[in-house]
Amino acid sequence: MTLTMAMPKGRIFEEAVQLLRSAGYNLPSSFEQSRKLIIDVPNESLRFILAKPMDVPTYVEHGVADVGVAGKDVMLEEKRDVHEVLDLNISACHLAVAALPTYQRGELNPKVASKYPNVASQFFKEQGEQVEIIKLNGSIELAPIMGLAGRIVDIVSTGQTLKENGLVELEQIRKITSRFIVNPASYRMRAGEIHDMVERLATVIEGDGSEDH
Ligand SMILES: Nc1ncnc2c1ncn2[C@@H]1O[C@H](COP(=O)(O)OP(=O)(O)OP(=O)(O)O)[C@@H](O)[C@H]1O
Ligand SMILES: O=P(O)(O)OC[C@H]1O[C@H](OP(=O)(O)OP(=O)(O)O)[C@H](O)[C@@H]1O
Repeated sequence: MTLTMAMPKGRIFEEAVQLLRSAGYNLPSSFEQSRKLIIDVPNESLRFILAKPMDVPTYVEHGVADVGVAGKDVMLEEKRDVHEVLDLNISACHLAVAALPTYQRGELNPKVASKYPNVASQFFKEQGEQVEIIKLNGSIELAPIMGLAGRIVDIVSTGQTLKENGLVELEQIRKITSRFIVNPASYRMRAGEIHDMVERLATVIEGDGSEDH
């Protein structure tokens, strides 16, 4: 029976496809170029659905996909009812708080802009700081420059975006890698196939797997 896998379009996609290929899955060479959102690979009994990275856990939670690949950032933000079974150790980056170098704490209810409102609000709560979160969908670095918010919570990878926009990192919130996630019912009903996939992927994962959950 075909197993449905939700894949994030964009950055993670290529690395995830590469990992699957190294694990021995025979995926057609046209895979990466296609604009199709559903790609069947009958010889591997796999169906791929290509979703927005933030939506992958939603497809998996609802069971329309049995398994999927999602960034830990997305898992923390979305808090979906799925099993996170493997750290794939791909698409590494980190979540951080950043601001203009001139930023000074002190304001009452200071504003923080982020594409990750839940992560940001939990982080500042844990720090005992009351903030107002402003949800943005991208170009987060604009917010401090334009005076929309004093600080941002965003993904940092090379640090180039912060640097080119004159921002500095204040604190690292946590390291991020992509995870292999599984629908709880599929995990029970299709345990054999899913364990097989997890084992195949586990053998080709690079790094020491020391990332905490
Ligand atoms: N430099 C980076 N910036 C953003 N995400 C990164 C970076 N490096 C790795 N990632 C990972 O890639 C995922 C985001 O992928 P991508 O940037 O393609 O999508 P997106 O920006 O969330 O989507 P979209 O811009 O289409 O709304 C994140 O969830 C994160 O885990
Ligand atoms: O540290 P860097 O290597 O520069 O990467 C980090 C940047 O990449 C992401 O933005 P993205 O390119 O996804 O655009 P967005 O602003 O539309 O989210 C992220 O939100 C940062 O802005």
